Amino acid sequence: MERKSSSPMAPTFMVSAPGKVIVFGEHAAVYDKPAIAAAISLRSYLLVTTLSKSQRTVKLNFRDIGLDHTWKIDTLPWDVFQQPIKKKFYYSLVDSLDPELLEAIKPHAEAVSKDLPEKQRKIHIRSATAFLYLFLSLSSPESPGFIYTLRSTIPIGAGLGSSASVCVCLSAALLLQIRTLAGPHPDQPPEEAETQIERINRWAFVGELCTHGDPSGIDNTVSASGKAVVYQRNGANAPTVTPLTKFPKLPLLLIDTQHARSTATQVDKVRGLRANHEQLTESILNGIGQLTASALKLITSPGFDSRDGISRTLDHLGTLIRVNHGFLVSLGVSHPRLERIRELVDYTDIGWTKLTGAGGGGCAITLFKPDVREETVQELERDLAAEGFRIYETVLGADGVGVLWPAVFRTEGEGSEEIDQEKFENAPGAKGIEELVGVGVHENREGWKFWTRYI
Ligand SMILES: Nc1ncnc2c1ncn2[C@@H]1O[C@H](COP(=O)(O)OP(=O)(O)O)[C@@H](O)[C@H]1O
Ligand SMILES: C[C@@](O)(CCOP(=O)(O)O)CC(=O)O
Repeated sequence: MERKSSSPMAPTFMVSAPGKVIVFGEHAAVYDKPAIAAAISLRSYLLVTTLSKSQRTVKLNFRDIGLDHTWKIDTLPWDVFQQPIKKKFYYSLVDSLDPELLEAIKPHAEAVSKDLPEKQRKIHIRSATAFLYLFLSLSSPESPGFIYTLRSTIPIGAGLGSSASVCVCLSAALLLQIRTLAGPHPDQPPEEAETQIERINRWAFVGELCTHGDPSGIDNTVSASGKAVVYQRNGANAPTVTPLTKFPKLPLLLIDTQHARSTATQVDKVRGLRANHEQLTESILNGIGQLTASALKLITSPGFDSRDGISRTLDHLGTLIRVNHGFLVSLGVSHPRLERIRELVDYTDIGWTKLTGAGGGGCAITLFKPDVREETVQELERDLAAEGFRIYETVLGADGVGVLWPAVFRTEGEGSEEIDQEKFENAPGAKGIEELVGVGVHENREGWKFWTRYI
């Protein structure tokens, strides 16, 4: 078993980072209006095992996509990455990919999954490229061997930021391995936590550049920071992404239509509407901009994240969610399956619902009203499941990137339990992963620590 060959000098550890939903402002965001995205409690988990000195290999074991590949460390193109004019450091701010470095990685990334159909292989190559770019930038030719095992509870390609959460995990793990991150711990000065989150976020963005080509930066920022962020494009200039550090944890129902959608198609739809009905479309986009600004005012008001603050303002927030959905319907980006979800939820009166992300399929979110009856929720979940929808009970405003070092749980009265690699690899589905290593699932489990933004 691989675990047995791990180095006693470097304990096995785990990092985790959340997915996200857009809470307000999608589509209007394309026209420079603000949008708010929040972290959810669906997460990726990356287990890092250090091998003994004699094993000079690095293995990527991405279970959810069936990628399992091992590279010999000594055969990787270190010389290209280590040229003085190319060499990047953990503190470097990298905001674009270097074509020469990409070219050097290419044959190594393309060595993966040779026997698989082209479509699946492309996904593997993208993940391998992101990993190799980060590994070669942050690690060194003297690096010991490692196994990186990844499992995620975030559905892939559903607009929930799965790729960003994977990149945040990789970035945090590599920065931890070269000992450039301290903490996280409760007494960490806010400026230090801020610097470290930003460092993780910046390198995660580099991974996103490899996976996506032209990422906005919103997904990796919200995944690294947790809570929520405001995102605003600014014409030809770089967009601004500002963390909202006071976003409370709110219970949320996330419902996946399981109907594939294309962001580009939905964005084009709105562009078409705007070309044919400019004033009308502008007024809808302005309406979305206004409601997002109103939500922002609420979220940043003093005491919003206190229990009192939430109960005072939840109704206001919920109303804005409902209105935002109405605007998105007017823009033509809903879908009969999304409308069916809204209809089923509205009949139960358990909360406020909107589509999230590009629309045309994908997911809807329902923010729960206070004091909803558990039986009503269960009945609704049964009805939704019977119609082929996939349901996730999750939390909005979840923690950002976190670490479990070493990968051992100390449970009160029950001693400690090392996370077994085989058990992690084979944990059945999202529920199995969460029961084994889940953040916030077993509240009495000590160990997980999160970098938290206070400023
Ligand atoms: N659980 C995972 N394991 C490995 N790679 C993943 C995982 N989730 C996402 N990815 C990577 O991210 C890509 C999905 O990105 P994308 O289609 O933009 O979806 P999303 O909107 O969920 O980020 C995948 O093709 C894969 O390369
Ligand atoms: C529709 C849009 O506003 C959000 C798209 O969200 P997603 O790809 O579904 O996560 C597009 C954008 O802002 O780039």
